[in-house]
Amino acid sequence: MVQSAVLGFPRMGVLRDLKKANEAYWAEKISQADLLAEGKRLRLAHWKIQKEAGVDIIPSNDFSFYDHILDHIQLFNAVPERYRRQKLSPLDEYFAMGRGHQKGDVDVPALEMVKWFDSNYHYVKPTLQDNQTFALAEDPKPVREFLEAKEAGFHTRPVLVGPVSFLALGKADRGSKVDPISLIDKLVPVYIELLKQLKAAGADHVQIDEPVLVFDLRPEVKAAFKPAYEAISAQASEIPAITIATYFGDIVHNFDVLPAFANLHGLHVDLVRHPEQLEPVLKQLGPNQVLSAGVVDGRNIWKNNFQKSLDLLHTAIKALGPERVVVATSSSLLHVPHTLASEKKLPADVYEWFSFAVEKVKEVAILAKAVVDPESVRAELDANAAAMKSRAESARTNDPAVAERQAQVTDAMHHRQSDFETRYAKQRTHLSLPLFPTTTIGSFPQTNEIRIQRAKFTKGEITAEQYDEFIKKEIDLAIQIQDELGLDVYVHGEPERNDMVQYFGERLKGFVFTTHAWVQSYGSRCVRPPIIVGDISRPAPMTVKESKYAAERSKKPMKGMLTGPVTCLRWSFPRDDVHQSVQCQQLALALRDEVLDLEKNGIYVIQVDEPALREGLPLRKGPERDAYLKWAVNSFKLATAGVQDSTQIHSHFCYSEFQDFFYAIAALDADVLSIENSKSDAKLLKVFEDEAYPRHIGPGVYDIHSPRIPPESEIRQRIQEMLQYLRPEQLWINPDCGLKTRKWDEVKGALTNMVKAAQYFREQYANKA
Ligand code: MET
Ligand SMILES: [Zn+2]
Repeated sequence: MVQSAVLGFPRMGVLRDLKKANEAYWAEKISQADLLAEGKRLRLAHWKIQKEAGVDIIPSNDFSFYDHILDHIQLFNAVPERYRRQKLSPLDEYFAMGRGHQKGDVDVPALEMVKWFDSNYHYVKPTLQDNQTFALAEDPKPVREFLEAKEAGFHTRPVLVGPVSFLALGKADRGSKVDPISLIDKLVPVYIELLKQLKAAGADHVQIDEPVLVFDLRPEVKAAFKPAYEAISAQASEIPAITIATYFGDIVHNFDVLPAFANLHGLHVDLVRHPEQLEPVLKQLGPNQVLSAGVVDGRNIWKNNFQKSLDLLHTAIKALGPERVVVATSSSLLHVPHTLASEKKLPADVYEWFSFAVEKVKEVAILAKAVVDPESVRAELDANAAAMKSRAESARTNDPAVAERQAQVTDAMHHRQSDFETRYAKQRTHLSLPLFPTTTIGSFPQTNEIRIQRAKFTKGEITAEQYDEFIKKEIDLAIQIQDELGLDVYVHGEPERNDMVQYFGERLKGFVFTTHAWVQSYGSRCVRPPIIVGDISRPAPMTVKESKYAAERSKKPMKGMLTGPVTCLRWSFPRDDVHQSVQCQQLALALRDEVLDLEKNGIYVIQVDEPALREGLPLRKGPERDAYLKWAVNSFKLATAGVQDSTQIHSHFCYSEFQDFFYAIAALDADVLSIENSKSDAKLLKVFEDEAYPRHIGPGVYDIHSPRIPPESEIRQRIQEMLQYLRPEQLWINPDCGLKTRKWDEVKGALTNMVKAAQYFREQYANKA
C-alpha cells in the first residue's frame, strides 16, 4: 500500500474565519479564550476534512495564529528582550512580535517580516542576539496540538521547521553581530527535547521542514546539517521517525548534505516545481528511506494532472517499492485557497479545472489508491482525464490569434526609436518640465465614498452612467487638488480601480475571478489573486476613458497609469500549461496596445508599474535567473517601446530592496523611474556611487505607509542626500508609492511640503546657473 500525506493545510477557514477572529481580538471585541477556541475549532475542522478525504498522514502544528516561524521563535524562547520586558501574556507577546504593540505605555514595533521564498506569504524573521540562548517553551505548541488532535481521534504528524532553516532564515538583531547559523549547537538540544516530548505524547513520526535546501547555501549553513542531524539521529530510540521536507525548488545542488539524513525515515521533495530531480533523488536515498513525492501542487490552483503524477509515482515505486513511496502535496497548502465549493460564480466550464486545498487533499488520497489499484478509483481517474481534456481543448485556453501575434514579435519591437539623450531632448520641449519635477505614483485616497459607490455599482444599485459620473467627479477633485498643490506631472488618481491587477484582469480576455479564494499573505492579511486560464488579449482599451478625461481637464501633463506585465502575472495564479514567459509576453502585447492608445489620445507620460519584478527572481543564481530576467525585462520593453521619442515612459518599484537588483531595473530603459527609498536608509542611492545612472529617477522622498506628515526640512534633507549621488537634472521628486491608503488631509499636508522642498532646490539651482 502507498500512503498519502499533506504537508500543511491553510489556516484561515472557509470564510477567512481566522482573520476575522484575530482582528476581533486585536480590536478587543472578543476575549483571548474566544480566540483560542476559534483556533481549536479551525484545527479540528481541518483535520476532519483531511481524515474524511482518506489522507493517511495528516499534519499538526501547521496551524498558526499569525505565522509558523513566529510560532517557533516563541517555542524556542528566542523572543527578544524588548518583548519579554513587557510582561504580556504569551499570546499578546506573540502578536507583539508579529505586528507590534501600542497600548498604554507599551510601544514596541514588530519584528521584520519578509517573503517566504518566492511566494507571496510573509514570515517573521528570527531575530537573534550575540548572547542568544534557547529553551523549550512550557507546554510546547507542537505537543499541545498533537494531543489535541489525538484526543479528537486524529493521529497526526507534527510539522516543525528544522533547526538549520530556522537559523538560516533569521538575522542578527540590531546591535548584534552574531551569524545565526553559528548558534546551531545551542539550538539542537532544544529540538531533541521537543522530539522526546512528542514521542512521549504518542507521536511516531514528525515532518521537519528544511526548505533552505533549495537555496545556494553558504558553506557555514551547509556544514551545519551534519552535526545537527547526527545529534538528532543519535536519539533514534527516544524520538519519532523523521521525514525531512524540502519544497519550492530542487535540492540536487545540495546533495552533499544528504548523508546527514542517512539515518532518518524519509525525504520529501517538490516534484511539481522540479520533476527532473526525481531520478537523482532516488539514487541518493538510503536503503530503507522513504520518498515523499510532492506531486500535488501546493502553490497553484490547478486540478492535478493524475496521469502526469502517476508516471512520476510509478517511477518512484519501481525503484523503491510501494512501501517506500508516499504521495504528497508539493508543499504546505498554505498558498492555495480553502475550497472550490465556495465559488458560485465561476463559469461552469472552468470550475472543473481547479482544485483548492480541500480538493487537493482528496487528490492526494486518490493518487495513493490509483497508483496501486487504478480500478478502485476508476471513476475519479476518468473524471480527471476528462477535465484535463476539456481544459486542453477549450477555446478559452488557446486563442490562435494570440499565438499568431506572438509569432510576429520582433526584436525591434523591444527598442525605443532613439537613445535616451535624443528622447529626452524631445520630451523636454514637449512636456516643458521644470528642474526637479514633482509627481505622485498614481493612486489618491480610496475614500469610503469610493468604496460605497463601487459596491453599489457591482450590486447593480446604480447604473454604469451614474458610476462613470461619480468617477469623473473624483477625477475633477484630484485635478483641482493637484492644481492647488502645484505639482508638475498629474495623475488621475485611480478612483475607478479596485486593485492594480484585478482591474486589468477584468478587462482582459484570459482571466477569471473568484469570490472567496483568499490566500494568506501575512498575519491576518489575505489576497485574492485573479486566475489566468487562457491566452491573454485585450478586447478594448482599458484605461483610456479615464485618462483622456483627466488629460483634457488638466493644465499640466497627465500621466497614464498601467500595471506592468510581470506584476499582472506574479500577482495572479498563472497557468501551468504554458511557460510564464509566454503568458507575460501576451500581457505585454495587450499593454503595448494600451500604451499606444493612450498616446493616441493625448497622454504623453505613461507609467507602467512593476513592483513585482524583483520578487519573481528565481531563488538561485544561474541560468534560471538569467532566463527570467531576460523575459521579464523584454516583456516590459515590449509593452512600452512602441511610443514616440517625445512620449515619456515611467516605471515604478516598491516592496523590495533594489540595491542588488538595480541592473535589471536599469535594463528596462524607462525614461523615468520612481522607487521606494525612504525606509532603506539610502541604501538604494549607494548603487549610484559605483555606477552613474544614465536616465531620470525619483527615489521616494517620504514613506506613504504612515499617516505622519513629513516636514519640509526632512524632505529637503532627503533630496540633499540624493544630490550627493545624482545630478540635479536627473532627479524627480515623488513619494515612495501610491497614496490610496492615506487620508486626503495627510496627502495634502505631505505633498504641500514635498512641493515646497522641490521649489527650494529649484531656486537654489536657478541661482547657481
Ligand atoms: C504597489 S505600487 C502601486 C502603484 C499604483 N500606481 C498606485 O499608485 O497605487
Ligand atoms: Zn508602489
